Amino acid sequence: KASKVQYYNNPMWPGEAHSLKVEKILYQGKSPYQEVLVFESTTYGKVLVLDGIVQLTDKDECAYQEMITHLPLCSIPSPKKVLVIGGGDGGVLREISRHSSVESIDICEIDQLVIDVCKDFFPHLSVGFEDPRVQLHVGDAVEFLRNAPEGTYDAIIVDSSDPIGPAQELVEKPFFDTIARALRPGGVLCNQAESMWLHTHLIQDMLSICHETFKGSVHYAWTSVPTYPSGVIGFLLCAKEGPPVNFLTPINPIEKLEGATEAGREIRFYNSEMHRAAFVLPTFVKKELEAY
Ligand SMILES: NCCCN[C@H]1CC[C@H](N)CC1
Repeated sequence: KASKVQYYNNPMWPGEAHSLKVEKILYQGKSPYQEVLVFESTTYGKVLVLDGIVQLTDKDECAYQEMITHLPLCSIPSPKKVLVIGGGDGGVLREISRHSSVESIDICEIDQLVIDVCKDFFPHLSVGFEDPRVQLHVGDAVEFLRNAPEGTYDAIIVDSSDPIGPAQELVEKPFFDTIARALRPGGVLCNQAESMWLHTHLIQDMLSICHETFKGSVHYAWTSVPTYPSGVIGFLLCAKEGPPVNFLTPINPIEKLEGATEAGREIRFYNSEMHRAAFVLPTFVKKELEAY
């Protein structure tokens, strides 16, 4: 009961709750940053919950992890150096490892407990940490990026939780400035960008910041994730000024990715048509975002 009341009061979705039946609690703990819960659900497999918010489920994690990774990486010719902010479950690392052009993958995750718990309960996500190209940095991403040399990365993926916990400062302008500085000219950012049904103002704020900070193209994309509030999640695709980037038409053929099964899993959601479709917006969203 108590957790339900707490959930209704989440400022990210006031008066709204999405519940899954708990068949069995597998892990419950608390890190210096957040409460961590893993449980077996009835039809979505295992579920990871941070501070009462569903982060991923076995059944639908592929949609989020594949789209947040392949939308940016399939938009530039040959990504070599990639940085992941957050993503401690390892799912984005698993997807990046499908790109043979990538030579090094930095990941900066603030919470070691998330990494440890996912290694125990979500091996098909934490398999991403086994890639020899991966360098793990446990700490604050703002600090990490401040120390990153200018023009280092071809792509930066911000796989963050909601901006009401440790991820609060990952939607503020100073953070985007450090991202822009760390990208090479024509480098790309893909940011988790919430729901077009629930977070118009947050998306408008992020769009304004990104148009100011990234002089290349900026686009909002979205996909279906049934266990996220409102059943969809958005992504903000930004290109730093330099060689032009066309996010709308993938240039890395999907065939190159599908064969890569060393990640331990076949691609289950992303394809070139879904890539193009992700940038097609409903009329109300176009109207709400066009001025930003
Ligand atoms: N790497 C797991 C996904 C983290 N992304 C967020 C989870 C919580 C959602 N409300 C928004 C996306």
